[in-house]
Amino acid sequence: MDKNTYIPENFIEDVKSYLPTHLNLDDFIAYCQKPLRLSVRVNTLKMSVEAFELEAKNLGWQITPVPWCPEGFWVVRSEEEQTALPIGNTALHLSGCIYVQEASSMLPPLALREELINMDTDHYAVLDMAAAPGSKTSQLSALMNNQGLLVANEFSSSRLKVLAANMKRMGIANCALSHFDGQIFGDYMYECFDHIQLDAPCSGEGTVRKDANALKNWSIKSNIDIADVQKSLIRSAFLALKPGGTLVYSTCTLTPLENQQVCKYLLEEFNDAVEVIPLNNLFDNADKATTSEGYLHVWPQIFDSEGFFIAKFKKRNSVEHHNKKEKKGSFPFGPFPTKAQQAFTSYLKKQFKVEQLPGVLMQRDKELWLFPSKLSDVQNKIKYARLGVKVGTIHKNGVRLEHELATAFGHLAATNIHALSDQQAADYFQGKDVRLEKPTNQTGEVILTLCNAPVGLGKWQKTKIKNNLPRDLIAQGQLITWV
Ligand SMILES: C[S@@+](CC[C@H](N)C(=O)[O-])C[C@H]1O[C@@H](n2cnc3c(N)ncnc32)[C@H](O)[C@@H]1O
Repeated sequence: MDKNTYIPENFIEDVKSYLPTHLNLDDFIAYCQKPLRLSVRVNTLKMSVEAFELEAKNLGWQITPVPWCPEGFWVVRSEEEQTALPIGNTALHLSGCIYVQEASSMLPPLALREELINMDTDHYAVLDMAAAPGSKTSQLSALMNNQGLLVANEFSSSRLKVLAANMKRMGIANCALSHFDGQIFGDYMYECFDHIQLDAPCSGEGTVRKDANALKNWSIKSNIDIADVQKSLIRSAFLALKPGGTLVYSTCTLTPLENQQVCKYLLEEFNDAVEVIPLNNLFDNADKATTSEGYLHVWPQIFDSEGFFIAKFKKRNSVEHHNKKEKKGSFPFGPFPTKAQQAFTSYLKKQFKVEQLPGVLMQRDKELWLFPSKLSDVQNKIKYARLGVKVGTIHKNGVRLEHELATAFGHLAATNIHALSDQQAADYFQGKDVRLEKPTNQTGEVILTLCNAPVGLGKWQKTKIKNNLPRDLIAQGQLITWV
């Protein structure tokens, strides 16, 4: 029990006023003080669930499936192992095969699972309106099998950088990052998206188990202020949703002010155009956390997790909106000339036996980018902070490949691949060259893999592989972020 967890009296008084009658306050307080179980989600873009189970067994990790998420596991590691190698420095994490993600935080994308895995992925666009650090963005991308278009928006500049780094590590190629107050989407991208996730900024009352100070500045006044922001975000999200599309609203807080009341606002604002999709059958036992309206109100003591709230809505029909806006300024990318494109494609074929990259190659000055093909529908609507994957830099003699080409598309390669040993991987992530056991005659670029997943690019030299890891990723092990 963590005796340092701060739970203010006035918060407890408030909880008493809305705690469902079948739950009791003492359990709630006890669970708030109990440390959280470590959970991870397997990134199926890089590793299958079966391969993870095998690897975890080899590592001596005790894993327990998260009942609501086929890719989620609670993990117990020995104390010595945890001290010697924090999970963020393990090969599974560095290779992007796993994301450390709280089990209840896997629920919002799960509420879109059926829609995402059953749709024709080349023809849909999804918005993640408040995305950083990206646990749910990467979960959505994996459900979309890295296809279609996923716009991931984040308002905070520093968090946007972490989001971008996490997307690179996870090998995500179908994403466009934007950097706006989410309130603009309804005006600039009116009825553009098939599905929207709004994992809203909130007061974080459900997060005390991982952050003992989460309730330090708690007040009803701040709940009310945040609820105002949430209302304008949910309104914007509903406007940006196509008729027939689905919206998932979630928070990691407990107060009805930021949850049920925000949903009530949406229902009142758009009346018959909104339909609540009940979540009581989302997984076995979901009914234990379902409210009378059909939302999931996950109290920490129900599933021994963080507190969370999830609601799902369908947009039945188009709604009127008189404040549509158009972006000023041009799209700063142009086509990659056919001849250069042919040379680039034949290099990839010769060096890696990669026939074709999925997407559209576009150029901006000397940079070569691969955009999701679906992007063309929305590319002029807003300015993007980052689009698709930077695959290379154009030089007079051709294209120098970028690290991200390897992390996002390295799995397509059939030759010039080198599997890193643990020691080589440790060297590689510290920015050192990779020493080879025997001299090699191979030349040119090589894809480096760890846990069978591509992690970067190097260049063959006689006795080593020259390290091409970008400088900003050298301390990547420290990027571990809980959500
Ligand atoms: C709950 S966190 C998102 C967590 C993220 N979905 C994940 O699973 O990794 C909410 C995010 O919203 C961002 N945010 C705050 N105000 C915003 C706004 N007006 N528009 C968009 N994002 C905002 C915060 O910076 C924060 O990163």
